[in-house]
Amino acid sequence: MTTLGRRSHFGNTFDAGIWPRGTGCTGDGAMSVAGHDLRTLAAEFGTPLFVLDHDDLIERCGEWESAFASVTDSCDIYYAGKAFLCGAVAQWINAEGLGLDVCTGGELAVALRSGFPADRMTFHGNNKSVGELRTALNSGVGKIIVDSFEEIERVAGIAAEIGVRPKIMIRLTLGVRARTHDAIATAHEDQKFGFSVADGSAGRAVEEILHRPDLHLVGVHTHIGSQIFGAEGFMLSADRAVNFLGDVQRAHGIALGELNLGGGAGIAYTADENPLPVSKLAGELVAAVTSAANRENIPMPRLAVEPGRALIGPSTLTLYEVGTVKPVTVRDAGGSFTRTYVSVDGGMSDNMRPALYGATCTSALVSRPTNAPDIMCRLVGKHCEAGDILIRDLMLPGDVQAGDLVAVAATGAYNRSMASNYNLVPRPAVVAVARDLAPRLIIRRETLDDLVSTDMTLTSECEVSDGSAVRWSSGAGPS
Ligand SMILES: Cc1ncc(COP(=O)(O)O)c(C=O)c1O
Ligand SMILES: N[C@@H](CCCC[NH3+])C(=O)O
Repeated sequence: MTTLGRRSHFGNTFDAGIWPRGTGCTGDGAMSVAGHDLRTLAAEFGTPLFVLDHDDLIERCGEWESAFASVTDSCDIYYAGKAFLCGAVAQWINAEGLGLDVCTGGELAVALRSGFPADRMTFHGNNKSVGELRTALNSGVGKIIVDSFEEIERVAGIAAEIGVRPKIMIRLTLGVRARTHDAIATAHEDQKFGFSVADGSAGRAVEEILHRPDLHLVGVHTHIGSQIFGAEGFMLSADRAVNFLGDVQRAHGIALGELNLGGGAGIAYTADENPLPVSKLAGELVAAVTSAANRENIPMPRLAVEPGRALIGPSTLTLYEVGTVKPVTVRDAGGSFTRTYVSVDGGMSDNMRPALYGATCTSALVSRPTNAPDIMCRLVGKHCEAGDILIRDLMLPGDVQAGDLVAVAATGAYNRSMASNYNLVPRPAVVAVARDLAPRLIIRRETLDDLVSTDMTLTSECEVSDGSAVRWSSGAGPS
């Protein structure tokens, strides 16, 4: 893409399906999303800034719905809120008719406050507290996915106490090792989630639940991990889960009617990553479950899937301002070369995936065109960690300088939702954009007041230390 003889730095990456679908180029060579110039968004809302392309998210929801609807008439799509949840996203997902998977009291509270119907939610988590479970049961959450024997006992106790009979699913561990980073693979034996089928825990969980009149066992759940490209792991897991349903039917004479296959579909963070089209994934999953159900001689269960990243990840980019550009001479066995460290005004606090998983992503200069030849850069944040690296090796135009805007693509999932206040930085704002509409701030930027609001010495309601050396000034100790 060229402008007045100069090229935009990002035009050649549009086709790779990495940037939000509404991404375009302004007349003078800057990046826009849904017609909104990123320079204008940066000026109005500040940086770092998450820019969410609303229509991209909604289109992907529709694609998942129609992909599954075209191969089965009994599949529910739950958006996995852990990827990114706020009031606006919950309302949009609700309006699309999807369900919602929540896994903490916090996610549940945001969803309930947004008006999301509790009966279209599933509640996950390997250590839900009594308080969280009580809120879930009191508000009528659709299904509780139990993950431990303690939890079965807790849910049964709370259900009896408040007089409800919640629908229960059992999270299975099926010995499937997903091909992804170890920290986000979740169905092999040696990790914290689920009841193992192999060691008999899952079978005992079925018995435990069936013996409790306060609980209504409706099915099983599997989730093999996240950022997975092939269908094989999902199919193997589906096959084993159906085998387990067959075992339950043979042992107890009951057909559990629901099978939730979890989330995990991968997205492209770089041009060489090729996610499975959802139409293919849907076809293969439904075929695998159908043939396994026939083999086990059980009725075809109602299916559910829980995509998080695949729906929201590609919809969003993070916009940063460059603060410093520092060429560093690197000496190694082969001689020496220059690596240019480009520091931006965020970093591992708004995107911890590179530091946590060695994840990589795509970035570009988005505020102006240039003809400068690319140079080898490292995109780094502003935190006090040498490992605060957003992109280890990337090419940026050789004239990149302080004040330029760079964007990092595909940051909609597990970026703002995993953001921290490390080094006491305020967490960034999220602005949603759509064509022909004014930008909508859906999460405001945190302020310094937000940061001190939990600090009991600095809040205005509290006594401010007089600086004396005593441990603190008053208050009687234990008598
Ligand atoms: C139970 C469950 N469902 C769904 C998801 C969503 O995963 P993803 O965002 O990879 O689709 C996760 C996260 O891995 C999960 O733990
Ligand atoms: N946080 C992980 C995914 C975990 C999914 C939740 N079980 C990531 O960024 O890839």
